[in-house]
Amino acid sequence: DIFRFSQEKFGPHVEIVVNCAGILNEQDWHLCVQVNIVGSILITKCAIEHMSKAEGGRGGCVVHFSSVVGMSASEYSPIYSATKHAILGLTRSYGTERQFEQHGVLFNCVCPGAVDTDMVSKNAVQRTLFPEEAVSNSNDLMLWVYFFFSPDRVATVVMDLIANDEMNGQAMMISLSRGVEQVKFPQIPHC
Ligand SMILES: NC(=O)C1=CN([C@@H]2O[C@H](COP(=O)(O)OP(=O)(O)OC[C@H]3O[C@@H](n4cnc5c(N)ncnc54)[C@H](O)[C@@H]3O)[C@@H](O)[C@H]2O)C=CC1
Ligand SMILES: CCCCC/C=C\C=C\C(=O)C/C=C\C/C=C\CCCC(=O)O
Repeated sequence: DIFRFSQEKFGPHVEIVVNCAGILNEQDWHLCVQVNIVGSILITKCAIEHMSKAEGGRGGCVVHFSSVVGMSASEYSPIYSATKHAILGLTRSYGTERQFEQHGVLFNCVCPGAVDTDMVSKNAVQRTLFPEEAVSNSNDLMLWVYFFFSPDRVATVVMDLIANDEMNGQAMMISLSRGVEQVKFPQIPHC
């Protein structure tokens, strides 16, 4: 497992976890749910097990990967979008004060727009998000087809989150229209 590998290579105390693994697969949606949601829950559980101050760990931080479609509807990839909403919920709930008091681990996530990676090249070709007719019928969509963030830009935001020990339960959106922005959520009393 990845935690054991890290301990053997870098030493016993894991303090930073970046959970970037994810897939976009609307056809094999069970797999999409398994990798994106179940995978993120497993990483969260393992992180707490290894990092929790209550368990002899040093605390630390976890950065999950949601998406802009983890905060907004996606017409073309609803299952993927739902899994990214789940990752946002997981981040916010483990990033509450009560959880932090118990474990001493900070949880935040990034919500990027389209990033220039294999995921985009595969899905842009397959038109999972943008079927051929949608692309040819919309000037607005063409903007997305030709604009991608670099992975380095996203990595910089992840590094900033790791360096920040004040932020917990927060989402950093990286979007074409608004740049890098901390998402403001409505304040709803806890039930
Ligand atoms: N590329 C994009 O436009 C955007 C990507 N994201 C998210 O960023 C993250 C990274 O995606 P990309 O680099 O773009 O995709 P990618 O397809 O280029 O890379 C995904 C990585 O996840 C790994 N992975 C997949 N299933 C796994 C599993 N079961 N166990 C361990 N590793 C596994 C793959 O080996 C690969 O290295 C994902 O969570 C994705 O949902 C979020 C917003 C936009
Ligand atoms: C032409 C861009 C295709 C990108 C598809 C691949 C991966 C996307 C991963 C995401 O997490 C989504 C990121 C950005 C999507 C941009 C706009 C989505 C709006 C359209 C929609 O889904 O309804």
